[in-house]
Amino acid sequence: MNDNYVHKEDGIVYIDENIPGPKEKNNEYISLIELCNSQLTHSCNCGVKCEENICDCLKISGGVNYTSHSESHYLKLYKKNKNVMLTYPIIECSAHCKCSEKCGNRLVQNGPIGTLYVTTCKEKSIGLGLFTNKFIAKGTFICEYAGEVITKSEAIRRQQYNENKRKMNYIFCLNEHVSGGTIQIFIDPSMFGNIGRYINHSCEPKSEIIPVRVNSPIPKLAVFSCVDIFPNEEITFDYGASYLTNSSKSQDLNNGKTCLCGSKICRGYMPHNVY
Ligand SMILES: C[S@@+](CC[C@H](N)C(=O)[O-])C[C@H]1O[C@@H](n2cnc3c(N)ncnc32)[C@H](O)[C@@H]1O
Repeated sequence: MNDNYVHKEDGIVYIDENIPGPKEKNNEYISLIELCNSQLTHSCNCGVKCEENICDCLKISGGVNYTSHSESHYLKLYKKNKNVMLTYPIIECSAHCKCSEKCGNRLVQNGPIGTLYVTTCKEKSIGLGLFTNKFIAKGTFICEYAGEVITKSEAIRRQQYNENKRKMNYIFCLNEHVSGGTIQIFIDPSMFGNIGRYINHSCEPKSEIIPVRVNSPIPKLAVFSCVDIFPNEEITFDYGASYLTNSSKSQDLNNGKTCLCGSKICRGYMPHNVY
């Protein structure tokens, strides 16, 4: 992982990958740690290049995950020129595979792009935001949204604390709809996090979160641009993207916090996690 970013504020620990949250004395925590310590069982026996219908990792992912043009990799699904709807999980090749480290199915594991910077937003009450100093083409991997992987009880406790203290909320709830139900993963980069923790919400977002797995059942929350992003534009995602979270878009289920994204299609309120 090549990640040279640092936090400018004191009190936040920079981590380049998810870490397990603080110890709890309950079965929920034991299950979470078991999941954190387990590995995916698949691997491939490919040579240098992994190819569709041959590579065992790509077969699980339903085909080629990424396409490459010269030196850059793009999420293949964006070729369809619409927002991503995932049918298969995206699983990258890993250390257990026989293929080369340059096989083409390794992207998110290599770390964020190098053009990101953090600065105060024009709308000062939003606080800091994440920006790029160079053009980012649609479908490009930008960075991970990495933080502590916490239990649902801890997420509820932290969210209530943040609301009571009127603090910013960084908890991302990923809902993956699988046969037999929904799997929820809670990531909180408020105290331990990477550069992704500065991404603000927009009702007209420039990026989307796509779960990507690298040798672990716990997905990495990978941020991909969903439109072209120009130099000095802010990178945002929709905190309430319905296919990933159950954050409410309706006014009566929001937490009353006004959205300041400034878009013409702004919904007016910040999406609110309803676990
Ligand atoms: C994940 S943090 C984003 C980084 C944060 N702005 C900072 O300064 O560290 C999420 C918090 O940023 C603020 N925020 C993000 N998007 C916003 C928006 N569109 N309107 C108002 N506040 C926003 C809210 O306080 C929210 O709880």
